Amino acid sequence: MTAPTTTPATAAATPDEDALLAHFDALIADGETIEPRDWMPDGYRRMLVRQIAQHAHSEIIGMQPEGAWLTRAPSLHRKSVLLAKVQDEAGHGLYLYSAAETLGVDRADLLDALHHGRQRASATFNHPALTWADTGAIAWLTDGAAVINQAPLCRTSYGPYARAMRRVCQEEAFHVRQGYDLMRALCEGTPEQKEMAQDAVNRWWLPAVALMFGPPDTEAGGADARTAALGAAVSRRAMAWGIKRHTNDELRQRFVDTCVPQAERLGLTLPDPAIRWNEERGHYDFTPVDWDTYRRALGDDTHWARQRIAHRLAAHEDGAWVREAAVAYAARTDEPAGAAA
Ligand SMILES: CC(C)(COP(=O)(O)OP(=O)(O)OC[C@H]1O[C@@H](n2cnc3c(N)ncnc32)[C@H](O)[C@@H]1OP(=O)(O)O)[C@@H](O)C(=O)NCCC(=O)NCCSC(=O)Cc1ccccc1
Repeated sequence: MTAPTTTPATAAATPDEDALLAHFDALIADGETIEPRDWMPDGYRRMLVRQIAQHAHSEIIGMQPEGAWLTRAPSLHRKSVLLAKVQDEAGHGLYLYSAAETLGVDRADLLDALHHGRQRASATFNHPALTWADTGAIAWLTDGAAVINQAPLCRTSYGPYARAMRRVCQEEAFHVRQGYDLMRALCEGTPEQKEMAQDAVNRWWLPAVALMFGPPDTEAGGADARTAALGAAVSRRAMAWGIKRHTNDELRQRFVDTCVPQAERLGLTLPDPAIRWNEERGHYDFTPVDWDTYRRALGDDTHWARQRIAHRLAAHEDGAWVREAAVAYAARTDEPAGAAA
């Protein structure tokens, strides 16, 4: 939806800013989307750039744990499925970087921020995929969490982000099914294969349940108190602007409620002794993801966290010639460089 007046990303406040803000608020209240040429508050733009960039970074860094198994898949069929899945994640990164660019930022700057620690990817991927079963656990649990977290983002208030999310979620839903199918094959296989599946679930449950949904909604104590208060304020703002539609803990509960019956069907145990059906609440209880649990799951400043960025940086540098060739090609044709890159 286009506002009556448009302003560039960096426009200074003007006398009619109040009218523009009122129009923006009315669009949000009516559930209309905000489009790139619409006027928007700077804070809204900044919040979107931060979330979309972190999301894009997570998609491309998230290729690494499963990507490590591409050369070791147990059959040609599984290999082609995994290859398509990992390629999809690269594509999601591209949709998201494109969505971020509509907000006036440059993809190269976002990548530079990732490479040099000014922005981050989800710490979910700061964990290793130790066996083939990890590829199934990642797709079942992590992509499963992604669908639950991202389905509401299909109705997020910023148009390009919402449209990217619709495509991403459709593809993620396939990923979850192939992950579940892989886990089922292992669970119906030999005792060793089933044990391998359980072991992978033991490794990936906490990163999925904690990190894919962000920090807890609850209060934090000690050194985290300020972060928690700031985070809660940011979350409230994100909800008021229609960027987020649910709190982190609401979505986390939805994830647990989805996974428990699936794990039961597979004959696997989710590694949380507190999981049990709560008749009164109509939900499964589970160990709350408090700040200690969250910090433990982050895996920041570990070998794997450093390895993910080092690997990404090496791939980026190795690919410099491709970007240069695309720019040279575009200079000789009418085609924009980004389309060929
Ligand atoms: C849920 C959350 C990611 C974070 O919740 P919020 O309430 O917005 O938290 P808030 O930002 O207030 O946090 C405060 C500070 O903590 C940081 N931080 C927080 N969480 C993390 C973390 N996990 N890891 C590391 N850092 C984290 C955060 O940057 C901030 O620090 P800053 O102040 O910037 O320095 C939210 O942004 C969202 O829904 N994003 C959209 C979806 C999306 O991005 N999904 C990603 C996965 S997509 C995928 O995986 C697909 C796939 C599947 C399988 C295989 C391959 C690929």
